[in-house]
Amino acid sequence: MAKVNISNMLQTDNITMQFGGIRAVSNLSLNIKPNQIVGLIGPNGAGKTTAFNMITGVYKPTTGKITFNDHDITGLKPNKITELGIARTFQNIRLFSSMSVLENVMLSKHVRLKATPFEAILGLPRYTRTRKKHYEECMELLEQVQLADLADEKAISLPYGKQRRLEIARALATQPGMILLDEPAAGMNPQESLELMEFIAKIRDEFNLTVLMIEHHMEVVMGICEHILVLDHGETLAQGTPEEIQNNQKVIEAYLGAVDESA
Ligand SMILES: Nc1ncnc2c1ncn2[C@@H]1O[C@H](COP(=O)(O)OP(=O)(O)OP(=O)(O)O)[C@@H](O)[C@H]1O
Repeated sequence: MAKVNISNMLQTDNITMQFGGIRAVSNLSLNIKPNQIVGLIGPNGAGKTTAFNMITGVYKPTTGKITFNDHDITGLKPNKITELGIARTFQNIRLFSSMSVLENVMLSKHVRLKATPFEAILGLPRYTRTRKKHYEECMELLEQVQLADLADEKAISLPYGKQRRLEIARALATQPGMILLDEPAAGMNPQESLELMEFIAKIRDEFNLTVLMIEHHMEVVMGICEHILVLDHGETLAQGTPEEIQNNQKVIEAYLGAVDESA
């Protein structure tokens, strides 16, 4: 098995996910350095979401190893992986739609709350202090993602682009070192996609984040990612810089040509 390279924040060594007769991901090896923005692309059914599910603990890889910040996280439970600093968003927005914007973020940030349930029930001073700090930190986070003026609005009442941003804010509330974004630009028009790109670059810098994103909008992927990995039928077709990927004949034939036509 490959040696862990400590300059990598996330390293997957030949991870494979087998569902009965279907090999959804085959021997995926991905090395991501701190603060990089990395794109995971490929046609429908290529295995992208399955790769996310292995990294975030939804599935235990059939074989292979995943290392995050020197920890072997292979097969750990999702909540443990969140605690270690990996957060994610989903292809279909998952918010508590009838709760307010602020409540959505506060619930997510609970992962980092220091008070015990016992202190909370009795309303002990440490809990009261913790709750005040918790509220202030969540409001500050909403300021940073430009949603503070909507803090009391129900999540469902937000326009689509802002719901996406709230979902990212919920992920940020867990104080991750790395964030996995599953098709953040899905359903967005070109202007919204452009704003999203600027937003992702801004949060990467402000929150000192490493980003791994699945995306079909090629202008987003090519515009923001420093490294791209292309999956096809679970196999790694290519990896490299945006320029290398755009000029890779295998990728053009299997994927990029088709995407450009449908765009
Ligand atoms: N839980 C599961 N059980 C059985 N097969 C699965 C499971 N999850 C995914 N698959 C299969 O694995 C393959 C890869 O699916 P996956 O959702 O990872 O692809 P994807 O690249 O994310 O696709 P899309 O771009 O459409 O979201 C598909 O053939 C899919 O049907």
